[in-house]
Amino acid sequence: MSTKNPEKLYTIKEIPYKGLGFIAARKINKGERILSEAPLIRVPRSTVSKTQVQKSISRGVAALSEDERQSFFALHNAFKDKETRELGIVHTNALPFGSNASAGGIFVEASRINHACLQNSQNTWNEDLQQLTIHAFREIEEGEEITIFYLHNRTNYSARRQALQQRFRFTCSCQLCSMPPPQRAVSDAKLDEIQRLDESIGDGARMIFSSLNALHDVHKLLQLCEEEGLEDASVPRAYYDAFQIAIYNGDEARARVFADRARTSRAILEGRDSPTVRKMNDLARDPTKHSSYGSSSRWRTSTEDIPSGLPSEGFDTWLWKEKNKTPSRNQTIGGTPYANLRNDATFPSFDALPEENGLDLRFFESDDGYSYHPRKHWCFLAEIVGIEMFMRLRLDIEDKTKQKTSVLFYTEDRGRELRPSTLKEGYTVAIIYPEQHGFLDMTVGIRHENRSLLKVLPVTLNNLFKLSDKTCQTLAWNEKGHKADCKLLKDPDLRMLLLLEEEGFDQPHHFSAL
Ligand SMILES: C[S@@+](CC[C@H](N)C(=O)[O-])C[C@H]1O[C@@H](n2cnc3c(N)ncnc32)[C@H](O)[C@@H]1O
Repeated sequence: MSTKNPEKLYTIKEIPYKGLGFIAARKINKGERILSEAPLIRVPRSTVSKTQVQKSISRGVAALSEDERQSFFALHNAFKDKETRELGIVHTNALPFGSNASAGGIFVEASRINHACLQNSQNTWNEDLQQLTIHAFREIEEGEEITIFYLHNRTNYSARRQALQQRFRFTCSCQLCSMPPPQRAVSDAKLDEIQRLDESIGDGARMIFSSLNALHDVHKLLQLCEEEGLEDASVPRAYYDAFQIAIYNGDEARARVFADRARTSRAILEGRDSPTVRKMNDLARDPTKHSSYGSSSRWRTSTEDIPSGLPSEGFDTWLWKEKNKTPSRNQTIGGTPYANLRNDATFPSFDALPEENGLDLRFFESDDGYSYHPRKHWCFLAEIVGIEMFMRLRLDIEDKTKQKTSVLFYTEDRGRELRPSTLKEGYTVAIIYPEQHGFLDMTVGIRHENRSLLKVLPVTLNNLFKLSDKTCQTLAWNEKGHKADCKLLKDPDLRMLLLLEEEGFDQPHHFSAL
């Protein structure tokens, strides 16, 4: 049997070992709508009783025209042992109205699309159109089979095989299932990891209390999806998860980027007229419309903080709040290793600082299980972007990841210990052993109490970094224009920073001069 309609993007043809299936009638582009179809009958899903389902199906079939009835009974029936033929056809062919929908439908055409474990198209119920849409999410060559994914979860080979046999009564003969076992094992390991990450991202409490780890899990999941060639609904869902993590923490900049990526990837799968895409459009325009915005201001940014002009790797490091891969030590001219001030282990960004009331084992350790002491030295570096003196000194600062925060002076002199001439926007503050502090006004910053743990260096953050860079270090010693830097390098406090040990902790360091 073969039906060909010239204006259609597909023909329905016999396919070896699969019965009928969809074959691309021409090259189909990524994001192109292959089909939009109303259901022949609607069927309630598992939530209602078997008798109710049976009655509802019989009513639906009875209401069909003669032609429609013929189409219905022509559909494949893999469950000939069911109580009625109608029920067998419904079990074989129903497509859900959404991933968690309690209903589905039987379609004259779409019910002919076969399954593949690495499918090339997405089926979606469009609530506005009241139709099922099929979109290609990657380029499909003329003559290639158009496939969708029948299962809810993406699992390894044996779990998939079992689920397809149980639920649909067929042994999948798709490309992924036909891979040689050693290659399949590699793919299985990735799929298992994707599933593990998916479950852990879905844990709401972790998203709130361990936001950074949850965000890193989303990034890992997306990287694995890319490696596996999975461009299905997992992609927009992951970007939406990242959006929720960012907006929960008041991070409008990242939330906007994630919302934008969620809407772009979803539009490929569902078309621009999808109600979900429209909702994502609104959130990308104004991320603060999301109900959890303002729950925390830990990562607070505005949409103006989206960095521009960064190469894509640098942008990704910013977006996913990843550590940069800078080695922790360089060589000095004399051969003494000294700290690279860009390294995250000794010079963490604000987000990576320990939280005051949490016990962060990256920074603290215990010998007896009761009392904890620092396990290493760390120093926070950030550039001054605002200075305010009202009751106490407040410095607004920006760290190397462009994260803005504030340091409030709770020293005896409330900040007056610093001479006004040493305070300037563009200078860098160095604070040893700081922690993130939640202030009463719900903002998070640094509460600075011990005057000998903070120093303002008369240099921009960028120039300070350059100074710890081998080439610039050489220049700093040899070239004329670097005189000021040379002077700075003679400051014993800066040299102390450059020589901060990476590991181990004997005694706390202090700055010798303010
Ligand atoms: C919804 S129907 C799809 C259309 C069907 N091939 C037909 O002839 O009407 C589902 C049935 O198609 C077959 N099928 C779908 N995907 C398959 C696959 N990857 N490998 C083998 N058979 C498949 C199975 O018989 C399954 O029960």
